[in-house]
Amino acid sequence: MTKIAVLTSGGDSQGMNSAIRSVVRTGLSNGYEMVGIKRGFKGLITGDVIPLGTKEVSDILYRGGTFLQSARSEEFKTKEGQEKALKTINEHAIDYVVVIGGDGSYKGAQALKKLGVKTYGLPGTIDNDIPLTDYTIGFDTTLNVVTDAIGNLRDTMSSHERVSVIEAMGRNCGDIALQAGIASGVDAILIPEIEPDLEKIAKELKEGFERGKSHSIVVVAEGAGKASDISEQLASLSGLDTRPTVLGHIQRGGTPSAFDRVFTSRLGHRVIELVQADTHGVAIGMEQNTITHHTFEEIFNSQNTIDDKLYKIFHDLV
Ligand SMILES: Nc1ncnc2c1ncn2[C@@H]1O[C@H](COP(=O)(O)OP(=O)(O)O)[C@@H](O)[C@H]1O
Ligand SMILES: O=P(O)(O)OC[C@H]1O[C@](O)(COP(=O)(O)O)[C@@H](O)[C@@H]1O
Repeated sequence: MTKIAVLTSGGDSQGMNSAIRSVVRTGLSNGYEMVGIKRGFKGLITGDVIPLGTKEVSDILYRGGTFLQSARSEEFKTKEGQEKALKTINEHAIDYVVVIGGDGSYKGAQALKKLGVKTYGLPGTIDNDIPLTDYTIGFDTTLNVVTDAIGNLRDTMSSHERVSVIEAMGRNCGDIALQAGIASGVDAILIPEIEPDLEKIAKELKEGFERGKSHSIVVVAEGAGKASDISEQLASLSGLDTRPTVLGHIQRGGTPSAFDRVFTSRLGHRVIELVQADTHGVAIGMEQNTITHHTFEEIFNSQNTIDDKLYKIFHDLV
């Protein structure tokens, strides 16, 4: 019987459980044997393989994190590590490996592909930094978490007439900061894709308070700088009372949004359709509300860019 393995790798993201459930349940419905690998590529090296039936994936649809657990494995980046992983795949007679993770994990999937393994990638990262997909798994949920957190900070900043400088995750991608910033109606957004003008921002913040504003919010994508540094610089340039907040890993938790649950159900379902067609070596995503797939090479050769229109919309709405 054809055997399909699923693993989650890199930073976890809300919706990974839902993606696993979709791959497993669709696979079982179509007569495939399903297994899970614990702790990503690390578990592939150590042979941590568990059988997955329909019961094993019940009650996980609405849970954040990943019940298969995730890890970053330096060993897997080496030839020796990859050969150990291949040994596990062969010993367990695994025919296909589904990797749910970010761009690093896609490189891992590509490495397996080069060893002759039939692989798939699902875009599991909150960062929304994977090319050729409009969304990544967990990004929508994270936007809601960050938007809620900004709302909480707004309350206390308003009471104390302060400027809140909030650091959002995203590695080198400004999407979380930009979209949560728009959703929260903040005063300034700093993203790595666009050089910030701190003097201009400080001047605008000062003018806002002079007009009678009781608070201001600045969102900084982690790739654009540290909240503590930006907060200090804005305080010294504007004379305003600023407070930095690093939202940190709180952004990766929480029950996945309805969007992320539906999105991941669609992605997982497509994996099995591709298995049936024996099309592999591809990453699956969504473009213009259509589920699409591209080879890993196409993904690596494409650039993830910030949505300039959204950035303009933000500026026109401030
Ligand atoms: N160039 C690579 N070759 C092989 N495996 C890789 C490579 N880059 C990353 N990986 C594997 O993928 C894991 C997850 O990658 P990482 O960049 O940490 O997270 P993400 O997948 O979320 O981007 C790494 O710990 C490593 O095991
Ligand atoms: O949890 P860690 O290992 O500290 O990593 C933090 C990083 O992981 C993320 O949350 C998600 O990134 P990846 O999905 O690429 O791993 C980044 O936004 C952040 O920079």
